[in-house]
Amino acid sequence: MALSSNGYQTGFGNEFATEAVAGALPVGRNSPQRVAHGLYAEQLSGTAFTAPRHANRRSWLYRIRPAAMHGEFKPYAQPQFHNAFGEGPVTPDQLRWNPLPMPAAPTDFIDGLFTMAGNGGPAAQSGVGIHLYAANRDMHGRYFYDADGELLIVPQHGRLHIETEMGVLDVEPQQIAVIPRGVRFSVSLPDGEARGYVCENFGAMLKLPDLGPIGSNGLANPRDFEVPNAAYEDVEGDFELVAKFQGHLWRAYIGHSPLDVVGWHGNYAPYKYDLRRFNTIGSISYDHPDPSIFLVLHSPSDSEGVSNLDFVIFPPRILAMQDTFRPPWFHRNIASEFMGLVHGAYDAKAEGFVPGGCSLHNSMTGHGPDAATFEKASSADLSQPDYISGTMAFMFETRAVIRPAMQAIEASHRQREYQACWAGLKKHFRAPG
Ligand SMILES: O=C(O)Cc1cc(O)ccc1O
Ligand SMILES: [Fe+2]
Repeated sequence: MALSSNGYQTGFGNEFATEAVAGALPVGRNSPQRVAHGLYAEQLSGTAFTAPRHANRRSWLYRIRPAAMHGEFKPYAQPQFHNAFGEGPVTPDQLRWNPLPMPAAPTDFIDGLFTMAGNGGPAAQSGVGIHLYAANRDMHGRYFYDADGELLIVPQHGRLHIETEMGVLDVEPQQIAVIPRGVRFSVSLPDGEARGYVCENFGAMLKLPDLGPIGSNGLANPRDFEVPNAAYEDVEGDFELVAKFQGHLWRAYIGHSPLDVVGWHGNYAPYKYDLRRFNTIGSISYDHPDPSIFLVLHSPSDSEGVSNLDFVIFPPRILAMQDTFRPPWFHRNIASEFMGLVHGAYDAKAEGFVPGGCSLHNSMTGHGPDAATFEKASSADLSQPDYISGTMAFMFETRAVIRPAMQAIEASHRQREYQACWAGLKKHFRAPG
């Protein structure tokens, strides 16, 4: 933990400007003949140069050494972190897992990544990789960037201290961090160990959804997103730069810390968000609405209204709907759903879906409340509201089928008896007469 937080700016996708040393940012231009303080100017673009203005994302970084300075990349073996989601058959079964076990040996964030599933890939620039991490060691002298996608990190256990080129993000469970494609960073673990979920988004950058009839406020409000102020280190040593490029990991020698950006400006930057700030909207009359009302961030696809990735949460809320089965209904969807649980209990599953665990219900696979939840909610007293508290579940929902990795299917933490949670549903039908 070499670099401390220098605080945050707020807003989503703003034109931010921040300097750790006064005067580091040029005024009125981006690449002056000589940058102040002997810094190098470097542009980092996250969208096509010609993307429409409202969708255009790039930042200008003023740094001690340009990003080009490092040794030759050689393949790096971390066989559990990949994008090999497989070409073969995908089971339509409902799948569920217990938490990824903590590593026995010292393992940092990169070596602790375990690929669960995914679709599409970096070559096509669409789809997602879904990974878990379990780590018990800081990244010492090691820096990472993912050229294949932006990283949506959902901590479940233990805080993360994420030092990035553009400043520091400190996140804890019930908060998320998003690291844009290409941004270099290093993770340390203030609690000595950490576990959580990572969605690697190969498609369009995550954005806030439109609100339609909800109006101008609600769901995740833009001012609650926090973007780091510039913070840098001026350190030389025998370090390692690990890159993820086209589904594989690479490693190169780097003789200095790449976290050497003294000032930056622009709208392409890492950010954090506290899920407890989400303004949850729901039915105040009858029926359980579609979970799209819980949308935090989404990555649009080329088809209007159809997301490459929806990041949805199930936060504490009050259910008061009348003449209604209040928990999630039984359903089959065109979309595919990977769920995780940060803490507490999820209202569709009385048992078995535990914090740190995850489930996968693919396109058109039937799922919904387990038998215990169904029986309880079918006869609950609806004159009283249900206070769903102390919980935070989430979903990575995608338009394309989510292909579980072979290591996830074969994992010892998979619950092979998961389907039994619906086996106890009774036949209640009585034909009249
Ligand atoms: O499967 C799930 O539990 C997620 C979900 C929740 C909900 O409230 C409605 C639909 C849905 O897929
Ligand atoms: Fe579902």
